[in-house]
Amino acid sequence: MEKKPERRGVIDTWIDKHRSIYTAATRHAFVVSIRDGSVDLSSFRTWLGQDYLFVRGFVPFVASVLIRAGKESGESSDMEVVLGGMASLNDEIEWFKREASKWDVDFSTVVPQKANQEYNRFLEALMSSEVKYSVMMTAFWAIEAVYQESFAHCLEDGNKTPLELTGACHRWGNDGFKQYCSSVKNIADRCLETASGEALSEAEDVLVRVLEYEVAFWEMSRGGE
Ligand SMILES: Cc1ncc(CN)c(N)n1
Repeated sequence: MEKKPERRGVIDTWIDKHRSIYTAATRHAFVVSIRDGSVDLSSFRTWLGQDYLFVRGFVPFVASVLIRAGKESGESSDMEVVLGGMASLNDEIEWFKREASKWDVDFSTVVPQKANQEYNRFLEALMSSEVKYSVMMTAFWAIEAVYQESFAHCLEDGNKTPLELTGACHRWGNDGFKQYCSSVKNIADRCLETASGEALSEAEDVLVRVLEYEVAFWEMSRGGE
């Protein structure tokens, strides 16, 4: 059966409008270096430690999205989608711990770098009850989508991704995660369809800021502060 083409929503128009920062976040030199096999393993270890800390801060954010989904999504199944994301974060944390012993990274000694701290502060601000549900959902989608697009790229045809890094790439680059990101995007687009002008402009701003934070996060892996 022929697949129905996905309808273009507000998010797609924003991706087009902010294409250069979107590409910077999803095709960063660190990710490209994984894909072409030239990755510096000390960068990978830095990313691993910093991302573990990031994920520990991301869990409360997703929990707050879950609470808002329960209150604000009406008949729709937003809660189930976000709950699925929570479950995959649980696996993610266990995966990070296994990788830490594989790569000899001691998480108890990892100190969050500036880019990580700033990203975490941004997430904390988004947890406020003042932040509109559509704005939170847009941020949530962007955060997950950057990892999905980046790591899927490392698995596309022609990749030279080192075997020992394919686990990380499959974690976010697999089809199930892609499907989950598409469900989050549909939720965000649905909320944005009926959002006020003010909410739309806040959501667009938050989307761009997430992309900027993601770029800074990759930069940190390469030794930037
Ligand atoms: C920085 C960052 N952004 C997104 C993800 C995907 N949950 C992550 N693990 N780390």
